[in-house]
Amino acid sequence: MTTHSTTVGYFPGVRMRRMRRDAFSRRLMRENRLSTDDLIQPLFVLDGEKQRQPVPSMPGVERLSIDLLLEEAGRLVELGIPAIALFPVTPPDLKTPDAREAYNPNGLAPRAVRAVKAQFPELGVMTDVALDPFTSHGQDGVLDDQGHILNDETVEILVKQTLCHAEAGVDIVAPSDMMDGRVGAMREALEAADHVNTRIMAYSAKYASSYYGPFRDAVGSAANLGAAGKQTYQMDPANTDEAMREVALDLEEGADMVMVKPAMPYLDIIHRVRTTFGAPTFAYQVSGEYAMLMAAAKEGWLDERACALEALTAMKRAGADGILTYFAARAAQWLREDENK
Ligand SMILES: NCC(=O)CCC(=O)O
Ligand SMILES: [Mg+2]
Repeated sequence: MTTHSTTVGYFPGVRMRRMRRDAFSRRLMRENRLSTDDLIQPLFVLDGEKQRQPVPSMPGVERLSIDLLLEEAGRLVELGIPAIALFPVTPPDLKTPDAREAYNPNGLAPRAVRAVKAQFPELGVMTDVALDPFTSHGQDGVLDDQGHILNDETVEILVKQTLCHAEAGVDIVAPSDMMDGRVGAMREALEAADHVNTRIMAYSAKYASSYYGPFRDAVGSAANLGAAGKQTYQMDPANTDEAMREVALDLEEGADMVMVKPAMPYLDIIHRVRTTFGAPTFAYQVSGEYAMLMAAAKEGWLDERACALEALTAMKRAGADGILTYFAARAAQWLREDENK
């Protein structure tokens, strides 16, 4: 029987700093690694041609018309980014209480999907399934007389939106609305319409977060929403077990991938989802997380590259298989530069 020396596991036999001393041994024991394969680039799409608008609260992010979106998509393919997520900026006159523009086959999202898939078939294209870019009141669902968001009526519209995007050739539909039962309804409709390979990435644990502000500026829904909140359908930031139930339901209903959103303030949720379910798990580093880093970087208070890569690596460490991030293109560029060093 072998017994270990009592000094094993103690200083000075154990010096944790030995392995950290040189780059080679730091590299050998590195447990998690961010790769370009992990990145999904969200993009804001505008109507018109040759339109490029910066988003003031998201430095480095621009809204693009479809012609310029295609140029950007080409750059992302060249960088090796596997997928993009498209967010249409709906002109105010097309927003209605019933969000009917959400399933217009000639709407901005399906047109953008068709254009990107025609030119870059290998690039994964994902669209949001939710009504907030299309409602005059900025909520993710249709309202009853008292202003409550109606669940089942909203799900019916989400199904129309899903089929509209699937017809356009989207690879992944991503319900971000947090209505109950929408994943099952979408999956059933996709199967029935022979879109059996359209993947669903469910925004399963989407929190009623205050970090979405810059995104609402970017898609122009902030003014519509006003002071109203989304607490009756998005989750309370105080909760964890509830997120587990949301994820379990979405997987049972046929989600291929689940998502936790936001990311950095919710690393514990990402970790618990990944370790509990073992399903493909995604994190959304949201607009407010991006804006915080960029604002501090602009002031010279933080190093943009170092902090962005650290944040993204932390999401991987927590268990994310992939990350939606406004840093995706820059991160891919930085990773490439590091490889070539
Ligand atoms: N459905 C997509 C989002 O709501 C994004 C939020 C953000 O980036 O703040
Ligand atoms: Mg749910």
